[in-house]
Amino acid sequence: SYVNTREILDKASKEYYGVAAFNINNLEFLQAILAGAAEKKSPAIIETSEGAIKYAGMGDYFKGARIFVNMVKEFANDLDIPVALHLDHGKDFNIIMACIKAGYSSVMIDASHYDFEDNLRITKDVARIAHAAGVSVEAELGQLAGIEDNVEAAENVLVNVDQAEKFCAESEIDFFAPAIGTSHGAFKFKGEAKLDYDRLKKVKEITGKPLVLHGASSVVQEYVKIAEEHGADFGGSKGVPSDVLKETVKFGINKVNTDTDLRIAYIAGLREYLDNDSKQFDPRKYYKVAMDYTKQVVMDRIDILGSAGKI
Ligand SMILES: O=C(COP(=O)(O)O)N(O)CCCOP(=O)(O)O
Ligand SMILES: [Zn+2]
Repeated sequence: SYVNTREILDKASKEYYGVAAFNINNLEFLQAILAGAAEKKSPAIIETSEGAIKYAGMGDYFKGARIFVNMVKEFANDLDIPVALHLDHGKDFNIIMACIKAGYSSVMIDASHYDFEDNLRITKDVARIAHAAGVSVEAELGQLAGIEDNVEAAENVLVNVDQAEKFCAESEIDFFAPAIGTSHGAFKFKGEAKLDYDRLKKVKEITGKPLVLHGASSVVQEYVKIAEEHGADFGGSKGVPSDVLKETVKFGINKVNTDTDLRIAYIAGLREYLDNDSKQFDPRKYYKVAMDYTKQVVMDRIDILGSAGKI
């Protein structure tokens, strides 16, 4: 069934397990994600960035938002698991409104690149409007290093715990993303993967809200290897190790943003297939291994986060 994201995350927050939020840009990733989540009897949060919405709508983001709502609802209505659709890293007010109008379960207002007062003001505005339309809201404090959309954040800015308290109290958001040392993409750490558990524990204690981990992909080396055996160059790639991920769930992370892991599994399967079958040109065939590997990563992630059977 198609649900509001709060329904999934309030339960996860109460029972201290994680629910992966999987990014999609097309039909094939959605099919692989829902097949994996259904097999694991796990709730599923599907999320799309502004880039994904522009991509699907060929530049028309109202169309893109409607395409994703219709695709997700078509599948969700026939599934026994709760499925939500979330706007990831909403920065453009018009795209946020397009998603609310199209029927998204929740939206992220990402004003984390503004100073605290502006972030709070913008977030309050969006929360008021989204809630009036029955849509739940995510917001972020602190910054992840690396390219976030087209905004280059030089280095990590970790969440300030006192600011988090004021932010969550005054902005009325439903779930909160504290930056604790992760970054987007496949090259998250030069050395050891260290996250600030202490800040995370304090933020959970003070806000009591469902929390979100951005940049949470583990960059599974099994699929990196397959991709590299078939021509990819992902040297130096490193993600959040699964034991570290489990620690963050133990300390209160409930929504676990996962995009890179799906992308690597998919490209590994696609490269492997194309190397092994020079005669094939049916996309229902040459995407199959890519989708199988992506489904496998989805199911492994669900096992690590503990959301299997939580429906
Ligand atoms: O936190 C994450 C994913 O983190 P990951 O890279 O560790 O999977 N996300 O919000 C996904 C961001 C995807 O944005 P874009 O479509 O512009 O590339
Ligand atoms: Zn993110």
